[in-house]
Amino acid sequence: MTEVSRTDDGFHVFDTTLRDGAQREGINLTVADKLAIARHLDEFGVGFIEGGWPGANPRDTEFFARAAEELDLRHAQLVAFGATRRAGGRAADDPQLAALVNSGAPVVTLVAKSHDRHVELALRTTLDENLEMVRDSVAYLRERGRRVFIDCEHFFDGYKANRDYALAVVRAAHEAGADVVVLCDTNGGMLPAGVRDIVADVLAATGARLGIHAQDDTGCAVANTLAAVDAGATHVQCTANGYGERVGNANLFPVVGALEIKYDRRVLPAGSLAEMTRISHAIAEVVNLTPSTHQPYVGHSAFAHKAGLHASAIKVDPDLYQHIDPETVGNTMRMLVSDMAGRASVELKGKELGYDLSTDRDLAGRVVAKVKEQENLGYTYESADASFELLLRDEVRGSRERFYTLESWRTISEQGPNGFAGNEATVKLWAKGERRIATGEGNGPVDALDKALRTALDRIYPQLAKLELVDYKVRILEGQHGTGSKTRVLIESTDGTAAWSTVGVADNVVAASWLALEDAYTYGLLRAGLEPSE
Ligand SMILES: CC(=O)SCCNC(=O)CCNC(=O)[C@H](O)C(C)(C)COP(=O)(O)OP(=O)(O)OC[C@H]1O[C@@H](n2cnc3c(N)ncnc32)[C@H](O)[C@@H]1OP(=O)(O)O
Ligand SMILES: CC(=O)C(=O)O
Repeated sequence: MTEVSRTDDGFHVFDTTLRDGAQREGINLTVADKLAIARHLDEFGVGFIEGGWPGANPRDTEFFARAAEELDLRHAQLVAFGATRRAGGRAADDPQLAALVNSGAPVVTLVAKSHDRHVELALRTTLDENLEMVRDSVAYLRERGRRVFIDCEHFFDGYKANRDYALAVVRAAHEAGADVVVLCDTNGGMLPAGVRDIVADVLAATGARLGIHAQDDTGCAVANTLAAVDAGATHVQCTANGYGERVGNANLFPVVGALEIKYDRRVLPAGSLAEMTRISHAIAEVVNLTPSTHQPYVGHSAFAHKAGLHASAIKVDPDLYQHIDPETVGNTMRMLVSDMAGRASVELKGKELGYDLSTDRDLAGRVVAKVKEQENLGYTYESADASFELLLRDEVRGSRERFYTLESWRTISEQGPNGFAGNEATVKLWAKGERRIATGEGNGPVDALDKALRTALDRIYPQLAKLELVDYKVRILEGQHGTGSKTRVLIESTDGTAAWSTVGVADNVVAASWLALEDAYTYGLLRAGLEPSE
């Protein structure tokens, strides 16, 4: 066996969001998107960023060309991905391998077959020729100064079918100079115990440096990745937010969260872990997917507590119901108030909002009772913080704070002979001693109502000019009653610096919307520092 020089640069966090992540249905990245994600990943501190497959499509080829000019990576090395040479050819004549060299990336990952059946059926070649394809391709890239990692596709299934052959592929890659041999669970069917046993056996049998690439088809990709690390793998391939082919890949954030926090292993630059939530959401923004609220560590709900019993313990010590301090990963603890709340939930939520309820047990009890009564009518306060705060203020003061007194509102939907014609609303109210009547026209009755209310109030409260309704959700409750069911409306509003949500429930959608609108306006005017006038 020839002696091959190797680089031992510690544990590898290898990100493949731009290659395997981009294989997820619904993701379609531009070159500019890929560059933006690469910057986020580099800032986070991963060691390797697999940028794509140069030569496979113009976008990936352009990415590597622009990356060389525009990316100033501080932590990561750029990796080009491709396959071993074609069967029956020579690496030196393979245009695909030439494209990998021409990409300028210092590191290349080559995907190689390691399952005998795949060699025979998919490559339509012999087992020996596949080994030769691995050796020839690795040697070709090594001679051109590239560092090589080998992704052994379908490794675990191949190992179960023909252990000797799967190990022969690992040895061929290792002996030809691949720095890391990555064992891939390509179909994602493995479970952690099997991964651990096989990785341990491959390590003992070959002595090669091993990596893990786990697809998430059993929902075990993160666990499988950690099982491989337990067995001695020192290179983990992951994608941001778990994006990837079919159901996805091992999610980078829980993997590094576990390595840093649970394994106490430094795999990121100092300080990066606290940026994890921000980076995860920033990447979701670039790929144009809403961040999953329930993602471990970084999800909006990852440290959100709903059950009253949890809150009562958290009041004493947050560690009692949290596996880590959320700030470690840049996330925050949140209290949810709902009909599962108790006094402690309300007290903690009040504290979050700036109200001290700790000295008034009765007040907290009254708020809990009111929340439960309202939720029984169809309200939901966990998604409507602003309405909850108004409810809390009502209980503290004994009455609702009002900026106007409503006389009436009305909406008209007109239907002309050629179809839909428009909506009109009229609002009559009293504010600061003045009677105001205003009309508004809109796309729908709620839009018209919003415009009428705004017109009625804008001279008296010019601060409303900044208030904007940014989201509107309707849910029909008790669906079995058909059109007679109750309607719940959630409205999200902003004044340009903060956003807040309000809720309304009524028998019809316009009345429910009116209630949510009233809360939105009241909260917005209180936020602007105005004193209620009525
Ligand atoms: C497990 C993974 O996710 S690996 C990453 C997979 N990613 C992608 O496939 C995305 C990018 N792929 C592409 O753009 C195209 O498939 C290309 C450009 C790579 C190839 O396109 P084409 O030349 O039209 O071939 P096609 O996609 O139909 O088939 C792939 C060919 O590569 C061969 N091949 C597959 N794996 C390997 C391998 N490890 N080594 C060498 N050849 C391989 C197949 O046998 C097939 O050969 P054939 O053309 O003689 O039938
Ligand atoms: C290489 C790769 O993406 C896989 O085997 O799943």
